[in-house]
Amino acid sequence: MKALKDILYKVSLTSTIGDMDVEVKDLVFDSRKVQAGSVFIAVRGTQVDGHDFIAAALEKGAKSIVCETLPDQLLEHVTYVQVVDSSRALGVMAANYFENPSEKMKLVAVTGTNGKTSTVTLLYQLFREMGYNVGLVSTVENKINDTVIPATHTTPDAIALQSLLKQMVEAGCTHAFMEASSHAIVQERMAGLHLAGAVFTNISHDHLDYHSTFDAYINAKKKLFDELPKDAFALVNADDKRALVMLQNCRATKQTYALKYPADFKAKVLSNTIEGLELDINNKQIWFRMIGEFNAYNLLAVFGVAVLLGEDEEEVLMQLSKVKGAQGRFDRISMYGITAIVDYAHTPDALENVLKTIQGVRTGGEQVITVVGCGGNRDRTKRPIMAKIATQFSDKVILTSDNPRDEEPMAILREMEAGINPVDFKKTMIIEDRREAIKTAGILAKKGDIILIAGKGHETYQEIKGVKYPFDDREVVKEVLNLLNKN
Ligand SMILES: CC(=O)N[C@H]1[C@@H](OP(=O)(O)OP(=O)(O)OC[C@H]2O[C@@H](n3ccc(=O)[nH]c3=O)[C@H](O)[C@@H]2O)O[C@H](CO)[C@@H](O)[C@@H]1O[C@H](C)C(=O)N[C@@H](C)C(=O)N[C@H](CCC(=O)O)C(=O)O
Ligand SMILES: Nc1ncnc2c1ncn2[C@@H]1O[C@H](COP(=O)(O)OP(=O)(O)OP(=O)(O)O)[C@@H](O)[C@H]1O
Ligand SMILES: N[C@H](CCC[C@H](N)C(=O)O)C(=O)O
Ligand SMILES: [Mg+2]
Repeated sequence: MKALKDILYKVSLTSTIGDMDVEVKDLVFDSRKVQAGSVFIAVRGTQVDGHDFIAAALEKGAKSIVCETLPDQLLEHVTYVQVVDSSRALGVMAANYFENPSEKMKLVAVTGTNGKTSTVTLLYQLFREMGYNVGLVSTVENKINDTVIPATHTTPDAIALQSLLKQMVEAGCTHAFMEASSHAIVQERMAGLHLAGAVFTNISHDHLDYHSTFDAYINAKKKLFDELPKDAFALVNADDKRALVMLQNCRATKQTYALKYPADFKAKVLSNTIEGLELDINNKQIWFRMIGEFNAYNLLAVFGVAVLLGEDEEEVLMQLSKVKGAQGRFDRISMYGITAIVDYAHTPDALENVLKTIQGVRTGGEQVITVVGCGGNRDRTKRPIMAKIATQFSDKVILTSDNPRDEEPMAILREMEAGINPVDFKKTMIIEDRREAIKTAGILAKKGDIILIAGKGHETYQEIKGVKYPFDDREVVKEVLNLLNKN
């Protein structure tokens, strides 16, 4: 039996009313999921205020309520716990409820605008190669050793996260690697975690719809480092100009990695081709299957984490050269002499990196044809910028739909188009239907050409007006090229 008072360990309380020994059957933050004996935690959200659902939760049988503001009318036989911050209380309570799984293994969180999934996936693969039982929490999928658990978020809500970590511990995982999205940090989905370390990859334009200002977005990432315990490490990319800001109020051991600036972990790119990367790390030359300078950063961060977790440098480099990277990140499909690259680049910075990487590995007069869109119900300000970048670094651009969600697809495309220089109009087309857009790229492509399909990477659906239709860029481009059967 779990008593309420035990689950509230380390939660900042304002007041309590009622029996603190009451049994907790489960923790719930959505009144619709309450069962008899649940504790309902009322959280203020972006759409509604969970406090408005306290009565509904009680009607469904909640025995205790955790909230910031007490309801006007208090019921007998119900325990009310008033807390300073409900979201934070939820995180800490979830950790206690699932018996603090993060304290039973080495958990490392990776934050940054780009490179989180890539870095945690590489870490997961590396530690599996080195023989450990490992957990993964990522945008693409969650994993407990080789068992895949579908992911709904980049960072799950506190209850889902702690429950997943507990299952990892039960499966014998000694290490786990997770993405920390800025939404999750602000919403305290990670409160109550014990981290062995955290990594900052970079910060650039994204999610300004949610965080409002770039400073608020930076502060969201910084909060992860402010809250690290003293015995953890904080590993930051010293080539990013916000790296030191991340460390300003950090108590953990501060470590840096960089290709350009002086750092604790340094690498040099010796060669960068369509086949892979050759890096010099600590005076050792290593060949990796991944492409592009940004992957040099990801690989170096992974090397740094492994060493900081106590692994042998030589062994790490040897095993690291075998890893493949994450799905939908620079996925290459070569057919009929045409190279299609499917990449999850959905921010201006990522798109520019991918296109510069492609420019860097071009060998001759081949064309680069880019198919790209921007998601609906997301940061609108990145739309014109991404379209402009696409035209700057491509010979032809087809603007198309990403996940329009609840927005009008053509309205998103018009906002993208507004960023394009008039001289580049002649190389740009707008084709709302993504399949048609990919098909058109296939028709335009000649032998040797490169088609970049950006924005959706591993996603296997396209969300239009609340419906998720099956759609996989990798499958569609294969179908299209087979259909065209280019000779
Ligand atoms: C904007 C955002 O992050 N929203 C997340 C947030 O929901 P919210 O704050 O809007 O919730 P709300 O609808 O206002 O409801 C407030 C509270 O009332 C409760 N409620 C509501 C209705 C009701 O009848 N009864 C009830 O109790 C809700 O359960 C909730 O506790 O908290 C929910 C529970 O944790 C999340 O599922 C939800 O993610 C939505 C679906 C989402 O799309 N989030 C995206 C933007 C996101 O989090 N993305 C990041 C990655 C971004 C990136 O780096 O690329 C991620 O980590 O996945
Ligand atoms: N270190 C990096 N720096 C800049 N761009 C990167 C880096 N690593 C990957 N990218 C690019 O950014 C895209 C997204 O990478 P990844 O999925 O690893 O990032 P993420 O931070 O997990 O994104 P999300 O916020 O959506 O979870 C990749 O498809 C690639 O184009
Ligand atoms: N984690 C990101 C993914 C964006 C992927 C892109 N395909 C889109 O749908 O906008 C988000 O939810 O903003
Ligand atoms: Mg991710």
